[in-house]
Amino acid sequence: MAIRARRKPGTGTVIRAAWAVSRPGLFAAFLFTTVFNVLKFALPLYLLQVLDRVPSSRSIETLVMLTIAVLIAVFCGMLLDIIRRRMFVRWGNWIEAQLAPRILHQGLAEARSERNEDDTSRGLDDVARLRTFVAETLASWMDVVFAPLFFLGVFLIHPTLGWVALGALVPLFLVSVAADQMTRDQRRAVGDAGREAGSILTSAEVNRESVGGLAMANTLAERWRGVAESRAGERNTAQGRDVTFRAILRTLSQLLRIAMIAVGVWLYVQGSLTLGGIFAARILAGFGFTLAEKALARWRNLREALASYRSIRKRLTITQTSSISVLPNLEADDIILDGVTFRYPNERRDLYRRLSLRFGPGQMLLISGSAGVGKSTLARLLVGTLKPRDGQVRIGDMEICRLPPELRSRMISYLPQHTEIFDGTVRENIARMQNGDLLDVMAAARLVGIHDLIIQLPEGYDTVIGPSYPGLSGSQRKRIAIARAFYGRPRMIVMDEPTANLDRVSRRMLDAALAQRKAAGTSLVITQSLHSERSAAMADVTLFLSESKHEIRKGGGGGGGGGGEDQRGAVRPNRLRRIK
Ligand SMILES: Nc1ncnc2c1ncn2[C@@H]1O[C@H](COP(=O)(O)OP(=O)(O)OP(=O)(O)O)[C@@H](O)[C@H]1O
Repeated sequence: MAIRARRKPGTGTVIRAAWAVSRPGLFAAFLFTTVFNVLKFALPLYLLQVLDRVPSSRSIETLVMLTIAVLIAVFCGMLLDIIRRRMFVRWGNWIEAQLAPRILHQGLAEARSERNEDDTSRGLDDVARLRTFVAETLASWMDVVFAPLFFLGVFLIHPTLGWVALGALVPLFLVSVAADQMTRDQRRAVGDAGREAGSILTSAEVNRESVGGLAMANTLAERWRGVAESRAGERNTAQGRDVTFRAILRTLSQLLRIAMIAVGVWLYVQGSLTLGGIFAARILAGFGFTLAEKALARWRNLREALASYRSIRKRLTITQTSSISVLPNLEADDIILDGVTFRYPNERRDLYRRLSLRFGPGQMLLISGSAGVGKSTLARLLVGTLKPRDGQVRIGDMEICRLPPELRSRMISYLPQHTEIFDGTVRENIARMQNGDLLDVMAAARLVGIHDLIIQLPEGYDTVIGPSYPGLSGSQRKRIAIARAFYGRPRMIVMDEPTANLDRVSRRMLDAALAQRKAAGTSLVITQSLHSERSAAMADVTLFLSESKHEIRKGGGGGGGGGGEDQRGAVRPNRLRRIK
């Protein structure tokens, strides 16, 4: 019976831990915000006192004392504002530092069939949006909580002025909602065009060599310009409307100030308000109105930040790294394909149906077949980056795709069909981007015969290479990638077309390395589209994939000298193969 890895029960732990750590800081920031907003009352109070008391008492001493007090309050307010905003900036960066690596790790480690390709970058965008919101706008949103306090202040000075100030919020609200509605579609279209143009640029950069070699730069630049300009009309409309609405909002704010003065003076003439009261009420109403205006203008911003937060929480909750309750000894277990059915999302055809086979430690599975029959896909199923639609790919009783990523990377190594060199030193590239033990790195390099080449590089194993490093040929890059697959003595090595792009000497070295690992008990999986005598001679099980049927043979199979005896005959898709 298969032991399945189970999900961690404490879902959302990362988010919860982040909240727990952040709580004291958030509380302090809120406290500072409260004091900052209360200090804003200093100016209206100052006006009330100065305009109503000083002229009648003619006391310069009172004026000086009041002025000193209000200046102290203003400076304290400024200090608190700086402190809390810096706290939010640091908090935003801290949030990003906590969440981004987890999202990246999860996105890269996860089975590719579960998520689409750009899902990880969308997750990172969510984190960046959350960071920007916290660092740049959260302080203003906390201030909004205090807007009612300022309107209350106006009511306390005179209820009629309070109603005037509140009444101004109605057109403010209507104009802001109209601005949002009337620019939404255009903004979305402009955003889509920006992303499309960005992806043209990214793919051109990634395929720089083809772009240069095939003189495609002009065509791609034209396409980029075409996409970027395709939404110029919408952008003009959106920006034009934006400018108009902003002018209307500015005018509304001026109208409020005029109304406050006019009504205030009328109340003054009636004898129910003092001169100081007029100015104090006008300033308080201005504070409240500005906060409401900011809240409405940044409403979208808040909505997007909340959506990003929810998406991050869901992502980190659903796919917390799997854990397993028992870790059996997997060294002596067979690798088993048990009734595996697979098809890519959005495809109508199964690539394999109920495919079953097994091979043990020190044995080699050769996957053979023409282009496009599913050799690479089966290699990805074997390393666990893809999940079968039905059935299981196991090592003993453990489903490979459910192994915790750290354990999986220790036990299984993989050479993909397309050679990948990462930005980093040769040593890091061989040690899977870790600071691996140099002796192990050198052992892997020696095994595939590239040690002599590496020590001739400018900095030997510490030479920084990358996808565009000019000092390595295609074959040399491939051998570094092969050394990476051999590094660390994995339990199973899966190589997708390892001999492609290799010269004869390198092929011989690879064969010798494979034979050595095989003798040491490593399970090997090799895919090939062209028949190779050497691989066939080494294979213990051969799987011939084709469009119509799959055939499994013991040994290297026929087709020119592998000499394998037919083990199970043809396996047509749809027929269940029993596994003992
Ligand atoms: N990510 C994907 N989404 C949808 N279909 C895919 C994906 N990757 C591969 N395919 C399709 O699955 C089929 C098998 O592809 P795969 O790369 O496994 O074949 P292969 O035998 O390794 O081919 P080759 O020898 O040319 O590398 C092909 O028809 C391919 O178009």
